[in-house]
Amino acid sequence: MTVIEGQSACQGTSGDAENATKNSQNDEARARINVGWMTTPNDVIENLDTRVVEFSTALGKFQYSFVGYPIGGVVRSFWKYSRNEEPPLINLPDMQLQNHLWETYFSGQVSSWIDCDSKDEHLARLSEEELLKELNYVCYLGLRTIIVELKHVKSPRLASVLNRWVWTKHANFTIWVFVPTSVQTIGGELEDVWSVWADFRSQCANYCSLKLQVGIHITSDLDDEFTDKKFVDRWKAEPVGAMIIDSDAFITDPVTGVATLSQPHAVAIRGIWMNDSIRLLIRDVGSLSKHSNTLKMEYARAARNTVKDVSWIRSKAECSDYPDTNIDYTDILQAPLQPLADNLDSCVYNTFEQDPIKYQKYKEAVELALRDFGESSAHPNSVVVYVLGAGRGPLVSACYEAESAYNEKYRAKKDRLKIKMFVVEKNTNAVVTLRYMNVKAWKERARIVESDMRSLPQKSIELGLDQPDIIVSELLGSFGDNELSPECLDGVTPFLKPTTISIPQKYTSYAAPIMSLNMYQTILSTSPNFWNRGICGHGRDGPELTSRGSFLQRYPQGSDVSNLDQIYVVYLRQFCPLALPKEVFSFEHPNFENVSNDRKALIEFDIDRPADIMGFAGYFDMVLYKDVMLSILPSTYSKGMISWFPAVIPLRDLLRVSNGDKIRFLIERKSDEHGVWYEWCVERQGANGEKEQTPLQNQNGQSYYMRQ
Ligand SMILES: C[S@@+](CC[C@H](N)C(=O)[O-])C[C@H]1O[C@@H](n2cnc3c(N)ncnc32)[C@H](O)[C@@H]1O
Repeated sequence: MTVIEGQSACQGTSGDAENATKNSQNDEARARINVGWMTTPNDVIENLDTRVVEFSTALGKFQYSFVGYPIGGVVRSFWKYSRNEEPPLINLPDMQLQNHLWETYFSGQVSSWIDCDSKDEHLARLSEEELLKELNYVCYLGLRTIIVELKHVKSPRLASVLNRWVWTKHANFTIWVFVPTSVQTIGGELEDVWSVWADFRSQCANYCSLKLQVGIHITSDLDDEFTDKKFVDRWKAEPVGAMIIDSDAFITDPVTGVATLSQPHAVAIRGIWMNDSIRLLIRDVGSLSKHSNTLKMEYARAARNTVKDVSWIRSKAECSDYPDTNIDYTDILQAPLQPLADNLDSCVYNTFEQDPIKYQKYKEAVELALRDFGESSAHPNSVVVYVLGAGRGPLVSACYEAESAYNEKYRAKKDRLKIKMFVVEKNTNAVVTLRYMNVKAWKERARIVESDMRSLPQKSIELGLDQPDIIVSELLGSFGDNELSPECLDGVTPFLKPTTISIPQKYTSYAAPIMSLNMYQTILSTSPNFWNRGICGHGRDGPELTSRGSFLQRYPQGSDVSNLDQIYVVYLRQFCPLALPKEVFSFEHPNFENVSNDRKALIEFDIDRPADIMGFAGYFDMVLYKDVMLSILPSTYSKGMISWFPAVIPLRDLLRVSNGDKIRFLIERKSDEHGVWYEWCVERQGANGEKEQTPLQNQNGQSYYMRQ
């Protein structure tokens, strides 16, 4: 048997006609979903450790695409520990397979007797030493993944060995740390399996989830946390790399021989399945499959069948909210725009303008406002409309469309209501487009005013501008006021009539606590590379000229802290919301009373499960006019709208919470003459009344400052 044959065998060939038919039906799922076979003592035949090609070839025939195999060989792995004996040496010769075949088809199992946290100190010590040998051998073989099964609820010594390893070695493999679906299996009672994993990864300082992942071992017993969706959803916030399914979780029809997973097991697996890169491993816990190759094949088929459509169904559901959104945006951090401080480019405006919902809703709102104006005004044939912050002009077009729709419905031909249009924009580049649009699309009916809207009260005197009846603007970010809409619109207020209608009339931000290890790690790892160190960050201080003549953005608080003290925009996918969003700040326009835009909110959430809070998802909704609304809140989402993804407001560290805790999110909106910033922290109150407070973030706008 050559290695080349081994490779083709691992990919699988059908044995007989019946199998060939089944295989063809499952070809597509087979290519996409990797199912492996976990080697157990049942598989041991003579000299298996030097016959792995034969072993994997046979598994390939039964539709397995990889194999979990002991790192040191089966003789060593299934050795029975005895204080008076040395464990068998590692003896899995590399020459049996070409290197790339080890990488692709083999996942290394740590020897089953290794137990670094055993109460037997001799075994614990021996295990620490021998585990290191196995980790070294994994590197030698070039395996890409290893399987470590937790044997206890708390495994500090195992964590310590792995933690030192992952942080200090150049290792090119991923560790799957397996936890079982019943905590009793590892000697626990009241503990929660998710907490067992979360404690373990915390002991590894939450190491990068490309290299340290959780595996779920699906045993025949499922604790409640694997059947209740609320608890299961937490795994969406964790890096699940693999699942082991015990053979006794399958039900086999005695007549047809067809295997399926029991309903609760299938539901749990589907609930955890985030994407098709998760690997499945079947473990024979009886000895049935030893004698029945058909059954072996059935397990692989049934496992694939269980998950093959989950990702597709999920992405279809997501697409119904964001129909034209490129899925590549998921979980990617974006810096919130600052259209007041920066000039947006044509491409960004073009992206805004693809939104099929936003401008339609503005058109409806303007039409409704025209109707109210038409009924109440003393001069009902002319209405002065200002579009403030017009960009390339889509809201101007929406206003003209609203004018036509209103006249069509409510006015006779000779009695048309005409908009006298003023278009205000401070981005001198976008003004080029506005002038062009005025000629090409608006029949030169609009007057383009290149100006910061806050100068309008002054400019109106110089230029003799009419006072507005309606002002239309869209200056909102993912967290509502974070593009400084309140400051911009307040700047216009002295120029308004007491009757001026503002579209929008009101907007409100919301926040909900979320879990997401991925988001936390992604934020931590976004420090700029050498050449980008002079690019202006979002903090209060700008870049400085260094002695070598280059520029450098300094972060007095350190770049890790600075990364976590920012607000981001993210199309969130690998996350779990822990409560429904609650209101944070509201703003109403026109703000004739000149109410301050500084705000302070204390929002309390009840926690109903153990979790690690990484921060808050931020949303907003806005009342454009009367009942015409736009919203990015999940419960009232304006379906099809693509202009805004949620905001993410991180905490500096993951905050562990328990069922029955209360958390209080304290967030302040502060300002000075140059800009606006948020400061935030969280107080956790445990069920027994004990309190802890997280550090105050972004103090004085050090890391995230919105210039005005
Ligand atoms: C979010 S964009 C919206 C553009 C356009 N109205 C649309 O809906 O596609 C906000 C626009 O307001 C402009 N803007 C922001 N603050 C402004 C200010 N104080 N005065 C004038 N224009 C401003 C920006 O340059 C940008 O073009």
